[in-house]
Amino acid sequence: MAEPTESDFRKTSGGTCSEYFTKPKIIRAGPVIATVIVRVTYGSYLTDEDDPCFSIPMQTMSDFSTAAVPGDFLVKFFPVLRYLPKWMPGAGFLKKAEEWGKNQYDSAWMPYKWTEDHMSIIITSCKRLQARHTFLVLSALLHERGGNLSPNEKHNLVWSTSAVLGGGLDTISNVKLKLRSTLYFALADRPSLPYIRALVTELYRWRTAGPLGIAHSLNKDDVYNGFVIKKGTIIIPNVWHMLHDPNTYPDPMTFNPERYKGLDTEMKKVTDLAFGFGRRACPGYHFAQGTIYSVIMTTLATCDILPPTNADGKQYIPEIEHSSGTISVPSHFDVRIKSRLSRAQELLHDVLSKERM
Ligand code: HEM
Repeated sequence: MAEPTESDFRKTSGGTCSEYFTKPKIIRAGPVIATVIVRVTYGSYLTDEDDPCFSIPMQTMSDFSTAAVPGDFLVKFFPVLRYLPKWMPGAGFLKKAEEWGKNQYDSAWMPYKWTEDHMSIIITSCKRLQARHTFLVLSALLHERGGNLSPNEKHNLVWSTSAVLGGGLDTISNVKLKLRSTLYFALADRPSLPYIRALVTELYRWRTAGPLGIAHSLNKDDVYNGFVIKKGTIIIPNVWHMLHDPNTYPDPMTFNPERYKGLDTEMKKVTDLAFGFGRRACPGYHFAQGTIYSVIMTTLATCDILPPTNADGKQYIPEIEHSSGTISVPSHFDVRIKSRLSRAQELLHDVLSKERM
């Protein structure tokens, strides 16, 4: 059997890159939508063959964020538009879809091909934990099978690891503490740190990573609050409102971990919304939680987080803006992070100098 091609992929995959996942109708509405959506997640080409982790451009994530907004491309609602000739005025989206689809295809296969060629190298140089994780998963599986995978197995592996990689890039960086560190605390401490659990929960609630979730469509008729909602109706969940309803979360724009009163049942109400619903809910939930907890616990245990200072040396609290789009990401803001322990300082310098190399 020949290696699957881009057009095979377009036939089989309607949505978020892995055919393991079932697809909502809105995303299945046509190959053009698929290519627009799939252009998305995981970056395009290698700029440096020896270090593929550097080559996963965040630009691609931001394009996903734009492309996945329901209603931004008319073709999502009128799939027949995909048959327009490319030269026709107004059909620029076809060119875009083609380009995005190709990028997506190439970038999904890139980690696999790179891993196949570099099986003997332990990947320690990857900047992003997500990227490192992906390459390690790929190499472990390839190693286990002695490099022998059927084309179909390869295809599945490529798209599912690529989904894991992309799913965690912008979402995790939304959680704002971007400090990377090798000094990870044991996650075993988590049960005894209710305030940290509340703090992380408040981060999810306060500036929701996916303010309008992901659009889905009903697979059967439903009734909600006396309204009949027909099968096929597109549903856009207003997660932002649910997490900022003043009746549930008084003074919703104030960052206040104490609002949960240390109750995990209350915190779960937030994560049940922030990570999506039903069978398409985020499969990276535990991975995300583990990563975010580790970074936050490590940072708090070793560093002071201080407001920036202005030209007069006075401290101020910066305004934090967020991008719009499917995934909302904070823009740059200043903060001072001072390590309290000399050992932590050494480790941080070590990590940062490696990253600059
Ligand atoms: C703070 C971190 C994260 C947040 C807030 C988040 C949130 C979400 C949300 C809201 C969805 C859409 C669910 C729906 O359709 O209703 C989703 C889907 C998804 N997430 Fe995450 N996510 C995070 C981290 C991750 C990580 C770390 C991974 C991978 C390791 C990941 C992988 C995925 C995948 C593959 C999907 C698509 C699932 C599908 O369509 O069936 N996510 N995520």
